[in-house]
Amino acid sequence: MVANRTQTSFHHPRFILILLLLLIILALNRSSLLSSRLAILPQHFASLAPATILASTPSTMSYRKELRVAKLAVQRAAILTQRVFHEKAKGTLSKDDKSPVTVGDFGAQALIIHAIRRNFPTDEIVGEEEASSLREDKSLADQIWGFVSSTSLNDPASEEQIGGPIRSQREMLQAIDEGQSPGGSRGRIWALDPIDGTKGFLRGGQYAVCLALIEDGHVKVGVLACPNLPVDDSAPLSADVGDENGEGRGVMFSAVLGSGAKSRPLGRGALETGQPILMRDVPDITQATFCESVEAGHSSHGDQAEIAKKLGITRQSVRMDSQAKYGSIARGAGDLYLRLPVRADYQEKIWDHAAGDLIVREAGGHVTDVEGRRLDFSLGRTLKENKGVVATPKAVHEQVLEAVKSVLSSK
Ligand SMILES: Nc1ncnc2c1ncn2[C@@H]1O[C@H](COP(=O)(O)OS(=O)(=O)O)[C@@H](OP(=O)(O)O)[C@H]1O
Ligand SMILES: [Mg+2]
Ligand SMILES: [Mg+2]
Ligand SMILES: [Mg+2]
Repeated sequence: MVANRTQTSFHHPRFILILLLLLIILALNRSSLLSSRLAILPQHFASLAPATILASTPSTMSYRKELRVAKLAVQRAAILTQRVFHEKAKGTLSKDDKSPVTVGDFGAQALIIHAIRRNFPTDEIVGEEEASSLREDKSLADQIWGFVSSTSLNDPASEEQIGGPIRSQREMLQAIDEGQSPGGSRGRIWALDPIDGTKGFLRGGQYAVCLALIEDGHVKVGVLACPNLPVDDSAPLSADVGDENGEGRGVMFSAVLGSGAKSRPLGRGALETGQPILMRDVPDITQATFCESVEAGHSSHGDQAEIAKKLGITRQSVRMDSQAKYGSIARGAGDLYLRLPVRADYQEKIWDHAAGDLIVREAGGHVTDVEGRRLDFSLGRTLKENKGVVATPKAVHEQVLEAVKSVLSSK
């Protein structure tokens, strides 16, 4: 009798259904579609029935939570960088590659990583900075802690959503050090540049706080805070950062793959929805405005001038630091962003491009390297298979790329 009942229960339709569901989940997990959610299965298996997991799939695919957390985390970090921006002493160190890093870079990285860890504990993070130098420099660590421990969003509910405050200096240093993922082609990886354009930040120019979610090598969510760009999307593109107190300045750009790009004022409290942005049509390439790096060592001004000449562009280029260049062309304040390699051995970093690449593409643009290859974020911490960047509205990309190739091949 007992044996008979056991046999019946194995053939029960409900059992077969559960088995089928488990098989589907396993298959999806292998294809990494639900990798982040399922990676935490062992911890939560008891509380997560298969039906619950499947029910959460649509929101995972829309990246609603990821976008919200990224926007709030970047917003809070930008409050910190704005405070440091107005300080005379910015606690600057020189890194091994001779590039600068400040109290603002470290503090912003700590706050953003804290928010990611609290919301997506199994995701990986590729962050630009690390804390080894701070463990030997107590006074600099204290200075950073002073900013980190006193920076929060005005809206307590939003602050709570990004994990609330960091509790101790030790926890802050640990957070900074959690950006050491090697990156790669599998799973969910956040690319974080706490201050992009640190040199711009130091000279009182443009800079950006940048965060992107890369899933299986593709950028899915991108957020850029540009505290020194005009709020107004229709303001003419200028290298000028405006007045001392930053009136009318501070914009956040964001995008989710397949859902378009948006901009909104960079506020201090709860999130506003923002408005869609689009690249400008360029019916006549000779009338285009292009932007380029300030640092001649990061991007060849000479080659860029030759390309502009070849295209018949007479307007002066606008030089600005950071991914503010991507944001500016995405909202149609400028048209083209050219970054031509200066040193053959330099590999661009994924955190310098991931958010901007998605925001421009979602605003109707096309982004490639100087040979026309899409930027490949699946190869580790750097874009080792790409050289330079050519970002333009889709309709003129081929024309601009032709000019780029022709100038570079004549070298
Ligand atoms: N040699 C070389 N070639 C190309 N790029 C380089 C090079 N060296 C550094 N970097 C990276 O450039 C980032 C800032 O460059 P930008 O062009 O956006 O701004 S700038 O005008 O150069 O300041 C800068 O980002 P931050 O370090 O976040 O400021 C660097 O990651
Ligand atoms: Mg740097
Ligand atoms: Mg950078
Ligand atoms: Mg940086």
